[in-house]
Amino acid sequence: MIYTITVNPAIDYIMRGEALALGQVNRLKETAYLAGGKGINVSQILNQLAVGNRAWGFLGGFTGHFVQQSLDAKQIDSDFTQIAANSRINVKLSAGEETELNAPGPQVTTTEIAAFTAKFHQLKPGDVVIMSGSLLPDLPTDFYAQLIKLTKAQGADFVVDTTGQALLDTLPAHPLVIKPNHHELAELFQTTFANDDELLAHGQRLLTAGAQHVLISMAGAGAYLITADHIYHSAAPQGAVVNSVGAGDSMIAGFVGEFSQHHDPVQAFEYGLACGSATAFTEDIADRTQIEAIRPQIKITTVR
Ligand SMILES: Nc1ncnc2c1ncn2[C@@H]1O[C@H](COP(=O)(O)OP(=O)(O)OP(=O)(O)O)[C@@H](O)[C@H]1O
Ligand SMILES: O=P(O)(O)OC[C@@]1(O)O[C@H](CO)[C@@H](O)[C@@H]1O
Repeated sequence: MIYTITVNPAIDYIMRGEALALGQVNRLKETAYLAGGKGINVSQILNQLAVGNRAWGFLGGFTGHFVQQSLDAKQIDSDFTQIAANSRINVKLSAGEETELNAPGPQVTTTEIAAFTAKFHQLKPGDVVIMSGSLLPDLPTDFYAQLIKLTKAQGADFVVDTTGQALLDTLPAHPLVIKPNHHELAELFQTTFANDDELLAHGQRLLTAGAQHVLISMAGAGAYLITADHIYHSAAPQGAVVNSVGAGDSMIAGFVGEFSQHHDPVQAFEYGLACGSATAFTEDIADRTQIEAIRPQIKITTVR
């Protein structure tokens, strides 16, 4: 079973217009409300791939109620810890370019936190826990590190979608996969890459430091997968980007979902790319038909 963790879910309020003028009244053309949060997006893709998963995290108030209803309508198995405060609303503005306004998230009490962490005793060897997204302001900065300890104590695998020092800190515990994009990889080492060899050398260092697989995504420029034995590359599928929110989450979901079924990293890479791009090419998180339509476009080559 895969468990997705979204400690800070949101209603993603999508607003579309032609242009945005700061400091003025802007009348937008279209709006949509979507259940959001990185782990929830991962669960949506896993459901589309028919991979068993359950979504955990904190949900509260009228916004939490909306998110729960959306999950139920999509038949996403979930067991969120109820909190007294309202889950957040994130504004996703598409007006010429994409602008995201992400709220900090609600308050959470120590009792609510304890109810959430108690769930980790249910984990079993073979399970994978995918932890994604920002922490709530009341949670300690090492909260994911605490969850990793609980996960490992049960013999389960984990993935944390994070960046910077927080990502480096996870490596000694051997995450199943990490997925920095090429900008995040450069920031990790406070450098810039003159060419792909330099990029791959830095990706390789993350593998040496403990990651089981390193996925380096480069949006429309394709992606690399580094494993203990090989490095693989693929160009990105071609298509018109409609809403790239959730593309990275979808890539992780595709990779981990497929890997958990067949333990073939190349096949998992193919699904990661297909899911990431299918989501970039659609308004919401992609569905199975869109993912399968893109898969034949993906040509993976072995770099070495
Ligand atoms: N312009 C694009 N064309 C094709 N595929 C894309 C495009 N942008 C994103 N993707 C797909 O989504 C994957 C992840 O995108 P990206 O490298 O931007 O990750 P990310 O920065 O984690 O994404 P985000 O934060 O936007 O969710 C890519 O590897 C690719 O498969
Ligand atoms: O503020 P966080 O937790 O870092 O990111 C939250 C978020 O931007 O991530 C998802 C896209 O990846 C959206 O559904 C959601 O609004």
